[in-house]
Amino acid sequence: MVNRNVKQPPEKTLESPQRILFVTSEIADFVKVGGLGDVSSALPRALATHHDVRVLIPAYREMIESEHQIEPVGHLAAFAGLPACDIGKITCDDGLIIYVLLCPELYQREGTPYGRGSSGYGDGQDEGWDDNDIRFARLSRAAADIALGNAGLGWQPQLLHLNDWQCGLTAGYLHWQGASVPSVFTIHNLAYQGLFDASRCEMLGIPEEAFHIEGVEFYGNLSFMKAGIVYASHVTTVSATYAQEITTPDFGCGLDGLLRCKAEAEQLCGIPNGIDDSWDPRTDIHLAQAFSYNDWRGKRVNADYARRHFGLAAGQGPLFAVVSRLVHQKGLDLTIEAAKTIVHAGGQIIFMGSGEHHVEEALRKLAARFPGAIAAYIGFDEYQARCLFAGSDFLLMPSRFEPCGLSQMYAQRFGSLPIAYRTGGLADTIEDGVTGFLFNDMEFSSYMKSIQRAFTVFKSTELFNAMRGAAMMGRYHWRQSIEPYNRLYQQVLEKQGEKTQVIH
Ligand SMILES: Nc1ncnc2c1ncn2[C@@H]1O[C@H](COP(=O)(O)OP(=O)(O)O[C@H]2O[C@H](CO)[C@@H](O)[C@H](O)[C@H]2O)[C@@H](O)[C@H]1O
Repeated sequence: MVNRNVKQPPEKTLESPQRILFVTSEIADFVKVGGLGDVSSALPRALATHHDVRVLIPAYREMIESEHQIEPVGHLAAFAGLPACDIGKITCDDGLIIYVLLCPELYQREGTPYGRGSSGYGDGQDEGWDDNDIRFARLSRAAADIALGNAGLGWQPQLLHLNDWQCGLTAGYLHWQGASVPSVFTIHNLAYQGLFDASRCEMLGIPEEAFHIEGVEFYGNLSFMKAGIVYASHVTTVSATYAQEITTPDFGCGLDGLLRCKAEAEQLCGIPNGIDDSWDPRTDIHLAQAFSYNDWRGKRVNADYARRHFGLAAGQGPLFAVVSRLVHQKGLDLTIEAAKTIVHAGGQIIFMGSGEHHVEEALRKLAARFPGAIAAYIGFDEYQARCLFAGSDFLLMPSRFEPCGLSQMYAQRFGSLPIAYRTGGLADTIEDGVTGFLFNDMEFSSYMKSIQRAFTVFKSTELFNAMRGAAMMGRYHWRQSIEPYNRLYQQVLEKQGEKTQVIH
């Protein structure tokens, strides 16, 4: 059941530019584990057309080893059990300023931002680093200190834009100090909550009185995600449908009650992600051949390339792609079950992704069982991923839930029709029977029916071309998200201003 209290962002537009600190744990310019990295690279840049937006992120090994100059600009004192650290500044070629937290003992490691080869978002439920609570409390506290002018940067944001559990404590630190800097907290994936043992609170500088049901306590644990939801001025997520879904027990991951309260207070809304200009098959230099709407011969060159590159036999049947983190959310088990039928019907599948070992293993076995028809690339390669979107006819994406989803938008832009469960951002960005296929029940039979529909469409050149043409014309640019963010920032700042006036 969907909660009708979830309002869309306010209608008033923003008059003046603001100073915004965008706090994140990954950015595709240097390191990405999934969609958050893409968003952290694209959204601040899109917002920068109107605001002074700067990014704050830990200085991972990838930044230190990059060609970019890191200029020392600030220092942060130790806080509770969090070590002191320096702040460096990277100025990207396009002018984006990225502040990096220099704390080698916490951030310079072999692995992902979250763990040793982890494909999740490192919240203790996967192979995350043991000290992820310290690592991301350090990030959160740094953001709070920068907002309070305690970092020596000579720049102070008027508003903080926090992303996912890794930044959740920022809003708490500000609240516990009685500071009035407003914040927007964006949930990219509610399933990763940053849960840690309650005994860690003191080490992280969380006051004892905050550890209760209306604070950071979640079934006896400390929850970073809950801190963000409770203490931020406003909570957003990345599609309108997911914003409603998370207020229900089925999708709320135990936080639906709190999120319903937020919705009723008009402090929860959904603003969809977009994709940036680099996703254009007419200009993408990584493709085997650039192509545009209606140039199906050009697309065919990319299909031939993908087959060759990933070791499949030459073929005339439909080519299916999977580009995904290999985690339970993404429904890989359903696709593995469907694979045999797809191959027997004349289809081929290329999988690209990394994640849970048992899924990686199952894909390797599948590829060995169907040589020439199924390929499994375990790992991730941004450019080959683009070639896969460009070369495939269909993208298989039966996610059990999907806050927004970027892969289905990339696929559509490159003329590959997504086949997906009708949930979250997938429901909002795929038009069933027009730009892709949606199935209504999270069951194998329902998924198979949508795959069969795809085979049927593939046989009708006219219908197939009309659908992939429609998919390529979809408007998923970040520009559509900027106006709602602008309005939201304005509303949050105005509310904060009113509160401050009442206090004085
Ligand atoms: N093994 C791998 N390693 C590195 N990159 C990989 C990868 N597998 C896929 N990718 C890439 O990561 C991105 C995936 O983004 P998605 O938004 O589709 O899902 P993700 O679950 O990661 O993001 C979460 O955050 C985003 C951003 O808000 C939401 O859209 C989404 O619904 C939510 O689950 C794509 O650019 C894809 O090519």
